[in-house]
Amino acid sequence: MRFLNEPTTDLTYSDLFLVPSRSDVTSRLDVDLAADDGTGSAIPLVAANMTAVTGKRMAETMARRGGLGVLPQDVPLDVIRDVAAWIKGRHPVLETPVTLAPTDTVIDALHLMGKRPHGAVVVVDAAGAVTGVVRAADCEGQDRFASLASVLRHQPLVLDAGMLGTGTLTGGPAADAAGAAQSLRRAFEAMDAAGTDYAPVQQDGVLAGVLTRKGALRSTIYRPSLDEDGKLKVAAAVGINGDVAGRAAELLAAGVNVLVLDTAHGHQQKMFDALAAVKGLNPGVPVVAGNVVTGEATRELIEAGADIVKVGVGPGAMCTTRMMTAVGRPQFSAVLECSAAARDAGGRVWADGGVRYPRDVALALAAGASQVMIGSWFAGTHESPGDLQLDAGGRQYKESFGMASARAVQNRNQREGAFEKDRKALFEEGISTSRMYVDPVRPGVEDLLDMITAGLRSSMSYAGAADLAAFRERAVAGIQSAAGYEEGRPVPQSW
Ligand SMILES: NC(=O)C1=CN([C@@H]2O[C@H](COP(=O)(O)OP(=O)(O)OC[C@H]3O[C@@H](n4cnc5c(N)ncnc54)[C@H](OP(=O)(O)O)[C@@H]3O)[C@@H](O)[C@H]2O)C=CC1
Ligand SMILES: Nc1nc2c(ncn2[C@@H]2O[C@H](COP(=O)(O)O)[C@@H](O)[C@H]2O)c(=O)[nH]1
Ligand SMILES: [K+]
Repeated sequence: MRFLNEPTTDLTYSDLFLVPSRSDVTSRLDVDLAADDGTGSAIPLVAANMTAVTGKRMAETMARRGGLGVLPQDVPLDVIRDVAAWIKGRHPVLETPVTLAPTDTVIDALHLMGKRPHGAVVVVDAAGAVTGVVRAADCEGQDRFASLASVLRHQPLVLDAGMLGTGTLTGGPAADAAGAAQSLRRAFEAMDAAGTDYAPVQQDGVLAGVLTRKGALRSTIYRPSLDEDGKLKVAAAVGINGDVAGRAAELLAAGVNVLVLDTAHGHQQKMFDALAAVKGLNPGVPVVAGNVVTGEATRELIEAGADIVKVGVGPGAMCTTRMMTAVGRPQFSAVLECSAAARDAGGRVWADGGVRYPRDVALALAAGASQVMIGSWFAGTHESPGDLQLDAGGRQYKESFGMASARAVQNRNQREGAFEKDRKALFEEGISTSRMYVDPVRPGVEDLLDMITAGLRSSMSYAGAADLAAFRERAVAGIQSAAGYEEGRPVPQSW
């Protein structure tokens, strides 16, 4: 990356703009978004290890679209084992529906519908065959305790996996890409002809997953993140206290594909001890460590065995660290300095926190990050773990909170005595509640991935970069005034 005008101070994303360069990239679809950091991710986006952000649905969906979700450090090991097995049991192309039995009720359907962006529930019989599809509209005016069998109206379109050729739909490197694209096109056209945007897919008479029109399209553009057994990848975090090696070994045994050693202050002795403990296991998967904001800390963590260093202190939307301690660093400069140091030392960095627009992702990657971690923005989607709530005006939102907030600290230290628990809660560095509104136009995390990757592809083709390495090389950034930033925002009404 080159600066148009050399900075004299540390900068964050809003301080910068990118100028276009002469380009040989003639289509934005020709741009390759694969990360070069050993994770195998086909898009450079990671869902943060925050309780309000990443659970099984987020991790599954991120991996299906080529990214990664990190399960938080607070999740107990037995839950991690179940969740990792569940994620690895999901289809790499077909989406996971909400399912209920014909004897379940309208209220069950309405309660579960918000867990997916489909706005639908598939009703299956005891043998797993599809008996119908219930949508929110089918529930209107119905007794909330009526059985789903009594509200099933239409014969839904059900696709047959065999007819569709879903054998080709494995999404892996060995997959027959042309055959898969044909299958997906056939499914799209069948849905179009039937006037529906959602179709259950059965294999041997049993529900195997669902396809949506958008999902079928997406699977022709995105490539899933799969492990060597062709299963969706998942990452998990480990704190630096307690039995680090024990937890890391259990995570590896559960099939976790990337380990994230996570603490507020990553440049500390306990982190070096934790890294030594984890590297001692010969984990055979990339190890991420953080968080830091200096080149020196980055180099030392890589020398201690980290493959990737997580960069960002204080930019997070839930984070009060800068206001409490003055510690941190404007995120763009932190990523720029740490990325250069990491590459010199043979490692990479993930830019973690403070991303609110697609432009921020482009800037972090231009600054040299191999991937960008997003928390709060993704909390406001159907795939995050929280319950969908309505504000007084009827807008949908989900609650988010920081992992260093009093709420998270209380959760994390549940097993400690009241004295210890209250003592630890004194050190909160995050907010315990915030509303992340669900964008009615982009309610699912895949809608946000579409938006971010579209922006990024375009950003890269403006720079004449066909991949992220070329983007880092070719990007030209300038520093702008607040008025310059403001000029770039759309104007929804006259002034
Ligand atoms: N990216 C960011 O800006 C930040 C992120 N977080 C996130 O919050 C979560 C909880 O993190 P964390 O607070 O580390 O978890 P813990 O409260 O479990 O702290 C982990 C260990 O680090 C020590 N520690 C914490 N802060 C500092 C510090 N400033 N200097 C020296 N030692 C410290 C703690 O000791 P003791 O409690 O005795 O001091 C403890 O031993 C993580 O997910 C983390 O990523 C938290 C803050 C900033
Ligand atoms: N200082 C704190 N940082 C936190 C806390 N919880 C999470 N985080 C960090 O934020 C990013 C995500 O940033 P976002 O802007 O996308 O929300 C996350 O990965 C952590 O590094 C917290 O309580 N305090
Ligand atoms: K902040």
